[in-house]
Amino acid sequence: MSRIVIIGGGPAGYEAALVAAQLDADVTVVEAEGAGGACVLSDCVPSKTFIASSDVVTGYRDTEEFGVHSGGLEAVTVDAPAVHGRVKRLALAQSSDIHAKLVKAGVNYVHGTARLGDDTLGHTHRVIVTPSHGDAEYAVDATMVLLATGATPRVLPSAVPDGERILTWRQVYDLAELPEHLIVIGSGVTGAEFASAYLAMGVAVTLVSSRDRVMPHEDADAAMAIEQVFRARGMTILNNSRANAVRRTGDGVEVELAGGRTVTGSHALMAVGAVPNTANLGLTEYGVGVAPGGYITVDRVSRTNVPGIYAAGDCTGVLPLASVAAMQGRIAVWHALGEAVAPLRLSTVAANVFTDPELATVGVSQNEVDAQPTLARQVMLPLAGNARAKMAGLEDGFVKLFCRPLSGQVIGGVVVAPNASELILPITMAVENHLTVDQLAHTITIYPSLSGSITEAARQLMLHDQD
Ligand SMILES: Cc1cc2nc3c(=O)[nH]c(=O)nc-3n(C[C@H](O)[C@H](O)[C@H](O)COP(=O)(O)OP(=O)(O)OC[C@H]3O[C@@H](n4cnc5c(N)ncnc54)[C@H](O)[C@@H]3O)c2cc1C
Ligand SMILES: NC(=O)c1ccc[n+]([C@@H]2O[C@H](COP(=O)([O-])OP(=O)(O)OC[C@H]3O[C@@H](n4cnc5c(N)ncnc54)[C@H](O)[C@@H]3O)[C@@H](O)[C@H]2O)c1
Repeated sequence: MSRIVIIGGGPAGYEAALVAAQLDADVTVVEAEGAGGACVLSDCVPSKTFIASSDVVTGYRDTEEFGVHSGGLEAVTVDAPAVHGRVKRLALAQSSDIHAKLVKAGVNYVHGTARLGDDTLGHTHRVIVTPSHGDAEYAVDATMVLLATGATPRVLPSAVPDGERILTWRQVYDLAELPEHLIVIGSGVTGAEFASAYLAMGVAVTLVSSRDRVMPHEDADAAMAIEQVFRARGMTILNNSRANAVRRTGDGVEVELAGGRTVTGSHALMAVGAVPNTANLGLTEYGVGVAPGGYITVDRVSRTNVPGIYAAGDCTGVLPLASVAAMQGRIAVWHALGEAVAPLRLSTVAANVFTDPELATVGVSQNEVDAQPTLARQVMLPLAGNARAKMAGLEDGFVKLFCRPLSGQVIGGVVVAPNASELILPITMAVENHLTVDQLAHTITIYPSLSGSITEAARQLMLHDQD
């Protein structure tokens, strides 16, 4: 029987463990914090639960326009401990569900830390396990080891989080009340999501962006549309502003920007990226290849350079999404156990930024098309023209579709809309299954619906074909 040890119980680790158990392997997961990993306990799940509360507040915006007298946003108060309590309860419940699922599947779950041992024994690998509850360290010899240890918020030496005023995204749920004025440092996806949620909850937000726009890695039209919404709702956005240092003042924080300018607020949220948890795994001693920045080097079936040692998820830096981590983990196990497996394909991965409105993307990007205009034809339809959007009072957002110039095959899309994370599915299915704009356009959508804009965009690209 194959013996598999998985270090880390986030989406990469636990999804891999479920596949291994299904294939009758003897599988152990060693996890330091709790089943589900950082994804469930401190990153993805808590942030989306927090955003769910901010969405409730958003429901009270502009009610007068609909003929509903609610008192508006001014009448809404947010009970921070109650919101945070819900966030933590939901994360723990999700973690406990995952733990139960693993145990039911026959996975040996160990609460503790693990690292590679210092010797290899022929065709097995030694893993040293240190249980959390003071039990003695012990060794397990495995035929396959999966490293799935995730990542940790990056700390700038001149802006060290103290958990009170200078915070990482993992510490915000311990605040007794909402910040009065939150300065968010870093306008990547994490920074933008928190800035959006706090703004919705009535917090004064300043977003410090080191680039010329928020979310520099996202579709520029989409990022600009969201930046405009942020500004219109009162967010202060400081573009081309790198934070050099963050200091505590008497009752707040002072952020020093490159160039010497300072900004003051009550709290600072550091959202300047993450570093992989790979320092204490014994990788160098074991000869496992690590790229600059500490990411474990893997191929498209999650193999490291050492046979039998695989890695998956954020510790590889391939694409830090829960969905990708899970697939990398499954692929690793399928490969190790000799199942037929297709290498990881990133070109059809859909991603979503949970701002208000949301921003979802799949397939080729505008940057790729701009660099190689023969790659695609495209159309961008503002939602403002959509009947359902008008009924719902939606003025911002759009649908963008890319297709191959001759065949009309759909190769990508962008949606900016309140539920873009749901609306992107038809485009993802089209990209994944090589559907054409004709096929999309011939699909009858619900009337009225936002998804009608997707088929409408496809129809416009179809008409172009007849020119
Ligand atoms: C604020 C935020 C919001 C996000 N939102 C989304 C989202 O909406 N959608 C999405 O797809 N992705 C989202 N992500 C990304 C997503 O959280 C990660 O891609 C995902 O968590 C990666 O999973 P993983 O299994 O690689 O690692 P993790 O979830 O980080 O789990 C790794 C686990 O390994 C443990 N560990 C580390 N070292 C050891 C050791 N030596 N021994 C034992 N255990 C160890 C850690 O404690 C951790 O629990 C978000 C990220 C952040 C920061
Ligand atoms: N909804 C989601 O799926 C979701 C949500 C959050 C994160 N994630 C994943 O996590 C990844 C990382 O996102 P992230 O936003 O945490 O990190 P990031 O590295 O993408 O963004 C950090 C930003 O901070 C900026 N920065 C760094 N130092 C700075 C300084 N001193 N002053 C001002 N700005 C500074 C960087 O230029 C960068 O734009 C994403 O690519 C995504 O894959 C996904």
